[in-house]
Amino acid sequence: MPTEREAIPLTLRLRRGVLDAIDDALVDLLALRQRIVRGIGACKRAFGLAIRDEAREGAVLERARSRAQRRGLAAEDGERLLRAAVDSAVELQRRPDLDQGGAPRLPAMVRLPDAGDPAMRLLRLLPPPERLAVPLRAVPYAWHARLLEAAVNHVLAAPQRAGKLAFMRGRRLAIEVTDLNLRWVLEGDDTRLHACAPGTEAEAAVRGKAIEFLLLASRMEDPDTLFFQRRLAVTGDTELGLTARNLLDQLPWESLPLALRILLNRSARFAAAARDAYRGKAA
Ligand SMILES: O=C(O)C(=O)C[C@]1(C(=O)O)C=C[C@@H](O)C=C1
Repeated sequence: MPTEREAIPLTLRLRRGVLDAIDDALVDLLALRQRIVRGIGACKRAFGLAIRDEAREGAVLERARSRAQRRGLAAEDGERLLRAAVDSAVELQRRPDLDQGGAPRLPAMVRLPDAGDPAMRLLRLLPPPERLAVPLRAVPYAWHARLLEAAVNHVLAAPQRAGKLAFMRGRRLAIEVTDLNLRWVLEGDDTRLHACAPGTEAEAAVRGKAIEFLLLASRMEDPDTLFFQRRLAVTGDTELGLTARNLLDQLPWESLPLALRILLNRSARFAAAARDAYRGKAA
């Protein structure tokens, strides 16, 4: 007789694992929202303002409706989600002493490293990314270039079929990972992108640290934020760079194999924790 675990197909278990990670992120975000809401409540009390602001609530719900629609959801689903968040915000502001299970903790991505945390102590032993550049350089260029070429063409398969890659035909775009000292140049033809020989000149470049590319590929940060905060930058031919940037914004990351998405997500979380730990040590 199979155990319950064996009876559930692997593909279902993997999907549930991803769902668990998404649910965790939703709860983390709600905790972060409540933390901000608590501060707004304190401001309102200090200025003698009413807790409830119906005009603002209307605007919050309207944003949720239109964002949901832009993401292909029903507007009502977006509104329901925010309605629940706003209701608990009002409850918290009315009863600021409400025990919400101890000190609010920020999600891992935003939390500052806690010096006593044993995981942080271990992570601090890791070398910073710049020091990984030396061993990485020992990996033959052809290997990582081939890997990048395969990954990029996989993600770009749908935009390519829709003709959205025409702008890359005969053009050369560099990807530069500054802290790892890695640089690839991709050139487009009629069907796909090819990695050029090392040292090839490019017309434009997308550059940034390894972690920012990882956050982008794992979809833990959206391209808009990364470019707006200049954690990723476009240099050279502005038109080519900006078209590439816009394409990044629309990439169907959900078309990546599930296992790869899980791997990217875990790696990005790990790298962000290691970065925070290292910053904690440097401070
Ligand atoms: O923006 C405020 O004033 C808040 O207190 C936040 C918030 C919300 O959760 O978005 C909560 C209560 C108000 O009625 C309006 C909005």
